[in-house]
Amino acid sequence: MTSFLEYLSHPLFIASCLLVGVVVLWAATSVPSPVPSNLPWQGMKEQEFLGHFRASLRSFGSMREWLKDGYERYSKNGKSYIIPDVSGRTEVIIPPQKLRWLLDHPDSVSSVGAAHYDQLVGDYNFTDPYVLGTLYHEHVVHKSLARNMANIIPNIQDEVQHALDETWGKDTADWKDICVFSNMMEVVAQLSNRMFVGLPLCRNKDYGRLMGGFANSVISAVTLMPLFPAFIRPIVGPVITIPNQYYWWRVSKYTVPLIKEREANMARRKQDPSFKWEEPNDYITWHINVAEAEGRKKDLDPVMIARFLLPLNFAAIHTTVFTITNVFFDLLGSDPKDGFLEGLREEAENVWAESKGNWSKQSLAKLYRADSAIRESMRVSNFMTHGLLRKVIGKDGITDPEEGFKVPYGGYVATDVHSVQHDPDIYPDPERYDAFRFSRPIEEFEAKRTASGGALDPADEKEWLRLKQTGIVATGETFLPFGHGKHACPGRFFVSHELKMLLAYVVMNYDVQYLGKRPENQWFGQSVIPPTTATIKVKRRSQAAAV
Ligand code: HEM
Repeated sequence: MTSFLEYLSHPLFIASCLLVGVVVLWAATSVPSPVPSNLPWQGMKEQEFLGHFRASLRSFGSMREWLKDGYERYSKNGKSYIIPDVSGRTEVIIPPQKLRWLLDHPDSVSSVGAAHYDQLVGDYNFTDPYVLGTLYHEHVVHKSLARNMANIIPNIQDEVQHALDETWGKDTADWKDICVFSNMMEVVAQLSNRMFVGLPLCRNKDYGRLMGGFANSVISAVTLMPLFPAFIRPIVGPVITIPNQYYWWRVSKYTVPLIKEREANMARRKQDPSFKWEEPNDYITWHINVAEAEGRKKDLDPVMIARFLLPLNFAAIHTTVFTITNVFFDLLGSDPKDGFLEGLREEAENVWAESKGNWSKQSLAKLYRADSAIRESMRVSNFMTHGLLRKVIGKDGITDPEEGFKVPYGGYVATDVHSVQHDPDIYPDPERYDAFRFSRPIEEFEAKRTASGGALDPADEKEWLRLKQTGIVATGETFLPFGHGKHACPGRFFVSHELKMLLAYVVMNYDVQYLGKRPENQWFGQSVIPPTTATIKVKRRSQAAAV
């Protein structure tokens, strides 16, 4: 009897009971987010007991197959369908032709902010619900980043050199193994923070590690929260996000004093134009300027500005790390006979010499092959399979007159990015990484233009305009890694310059070995994650361009 009681009070038994209880509650209370009643479903089995719950769980392993089938059956024929997700969210997947319809709704009806708030657990993840509730950092980036791009290019060039020299080294004798994912976590955090907080903080390893830890805690909460039924989340949310609060507390020791000092210096400069101080061109300065011009008192509080740096780092770092990790593995996993690395090196060295060793918007725009190699990797190795997620917040819902469905208030709409970017009717041989897919026609066009002495007839002009729409930053119905429309990622202008400089630096200064076979990416529900432990072999070239 005693031993039975002991068994019942064993922590493992209690924990198992709690877990089973939570799962049962989740299953019993799990209801699909509101969806139109007249659209077909993917993944749901008719009359299945706890059907939505089980379909949500199945989506984790079946998303790839469901998307493929849904694209062939519905999207390719201009039709919409419904798909469950492991987060418990249920999405109406619209075909690419309907994106204009979705994007034409005002933000007060179909909202990207509300979708991200739910997806990223805005109530708890970013230390204060105000941060994702107002999204003031996004407003600042939209207003400031593109217009400051030309001026921050030299800073990023400097940071690329510093980060790669330090982590890849300058040894021209021996090959070095680099774990691409973890190295890029370090490098990209440094580059992004050169833009966010400037020198010297961007190079502070402890700060970089803390920001990385914060981002990982956000991902943990995003993964764990859907496991709990909605009514328990106010209790569980603050507990799960204790690590977020810890990282915030530590990171704020660096950022808050810096912001206070910046505000004081900017104020002093206003009072006294002779004050000798060089204003850093980074996010902190942009934020202060925009918030002052708009009279946003609360958003000028140094603690609040420091909080906004958290979602910015989150938005910038993992996305860019996944992207550049894929670029390396796609390039190095390609057939050496294609000569992609050598082609990139030839281009980078020519443009570098022409621009006398200083990158600018104009010279970076001439890196057609590098641009194409990155865009092609974003096409074939997209890590987000769904895109343009919107939450319907208009109380009357949104109605599609063509198919006659209505997504009710509280429903979600998205599109299948993966399948459209792998459609053979749009991209011939779609599973192949063809690094120069987009640059080849541009180079052919340039050659033709040179041969004709620069003269262009109207048809050529039109073709040139079309070709200009095939660069990294150009979004459209068939290229969606940055979204599309007015909420398309404003960071993409930075990313395109940053990654082109990084790739050019690598090919000009390092020999890198081809892999023979590309290590595979792994599907986890809606995400496709690049290899996180795979390594490459690099060696500093003795004829390096920058030393
Ligand atoms: C390769 C790297 C990146 C990828 C793939 C990426 C992708 C995306 C995507 C898919 C969206 C949502 C668009 C939509 O739903 O329509 C987005 C939004 C956003 N991204 Fe990025 N991003 C990247 C890097 C960055 C960087 C470096 C920054 C920082 C400056 C940034 C800042 C933002 C912001 C502020 C938004 C919200 C825009 C809005 O809702 O109006 N992103 N990004």
